[in-house]
Amino acid sequence: MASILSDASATQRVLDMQDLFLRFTMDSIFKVTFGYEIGTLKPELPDIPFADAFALTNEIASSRFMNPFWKLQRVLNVGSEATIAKSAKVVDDFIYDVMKARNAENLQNSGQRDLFTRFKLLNEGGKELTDKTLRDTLLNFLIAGRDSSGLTMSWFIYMMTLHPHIEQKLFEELRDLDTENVVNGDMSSKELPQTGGDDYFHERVERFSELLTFDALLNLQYLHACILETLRLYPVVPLNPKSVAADDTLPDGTEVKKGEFVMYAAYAMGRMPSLWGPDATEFKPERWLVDGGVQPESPFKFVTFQAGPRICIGKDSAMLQLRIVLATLCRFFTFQVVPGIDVKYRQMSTLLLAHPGLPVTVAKRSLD
Ligand code: HEM
Repeated sequence: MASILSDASATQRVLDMQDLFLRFTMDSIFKVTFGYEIGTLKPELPDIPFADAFALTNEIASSRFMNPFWKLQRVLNVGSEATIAKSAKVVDDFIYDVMKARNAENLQNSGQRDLFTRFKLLNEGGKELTDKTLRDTLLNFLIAGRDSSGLTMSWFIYMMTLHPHIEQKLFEELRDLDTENVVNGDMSSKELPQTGGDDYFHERVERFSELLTFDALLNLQYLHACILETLRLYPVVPLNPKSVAADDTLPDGTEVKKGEFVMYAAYAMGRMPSLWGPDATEFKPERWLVDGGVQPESPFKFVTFQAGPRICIGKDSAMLQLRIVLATLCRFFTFQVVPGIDVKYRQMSTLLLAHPGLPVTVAKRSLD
């Protein structure tokens, strides 16, 4: 990712950050789930039929909520249902091929820690998961872990472009960490390439990313506050519907009947003055900070990850990934939305940036 941005900065090439982030999170979640490098973020940004079919299948599946005729279309195999049948087959064929290749490996001694290997080994000697169950379980992680993080990263960068003083303050936090360790600390004793060139820049990015240990990331409180503030205003699951399994009474006395839908709207809740104060719609990372440290909110108020027993299972890994990626990018680059582009949201089951995504030009930050 850093090399693509660095090349684009030299030529002032416009990049769609949403596309880049979704490629990045696809590669990373695919590796975590199936233990396989899919490579959508290679420098030439290849079109990978599986990745395209995966995105299309997700999109059509989400649009079923708004299409009362989808079941009829499916029976007749016409329109978007004919398309989804084809794209889902591309997804299935690819996943089964990957699983076949992985099944042929000696997983017991592979030392791999991806979810495919873990699920397989978990069931060794017991009742094995069928390939279909394993496919469904792992695809669930892929669906839950790709758009969510990729879109949050996109909204975060958009927020930085709108609030240069916040971008600068974040940069200073990151630069201090860099200066303390890479420039003045132990890491400076290793020889760096000649200053100024691409090699020097890439080595500095590399060294900075090595600094981002779990503990170091926890100390980046302003970064954390900026991420939480993005998640508050742009929750990637903006509406979360649940169907009622049995007649019940909610804590406030509202009666719900079996078969009805109950929905909470994280997007609206993140903007309610009654919850967040009169400046609820403003992007203000400071609202999370008390004496320079992030003050956590109840998950029943900050509902972006849901709350209670169904809280997002990937929350901690998502927060870690967001911190690593955004710290690196905001230390070394600054972003500007292409003038004249009106960034809007588009709501499918997730909160996307509408076409043309997030087109930006990017410039390198000073390394001093
Ligand atoms: C910014 C990032 C993320 C946000 C805002 C987010 C949010 C959510 C929300 C709101 C739910 C719905 C819970 C429910 O209503 O049942 C959920 C479920 C889930 N999330 Fe996340 N998530 C994020 C990242 C991730 C990542 C990176 C992973 C995987 C490593 C992941 C894995 C899951 C899984 C497996 C579920 C359960 C799906 C199910 O019940 O079928 N999430 N997430």
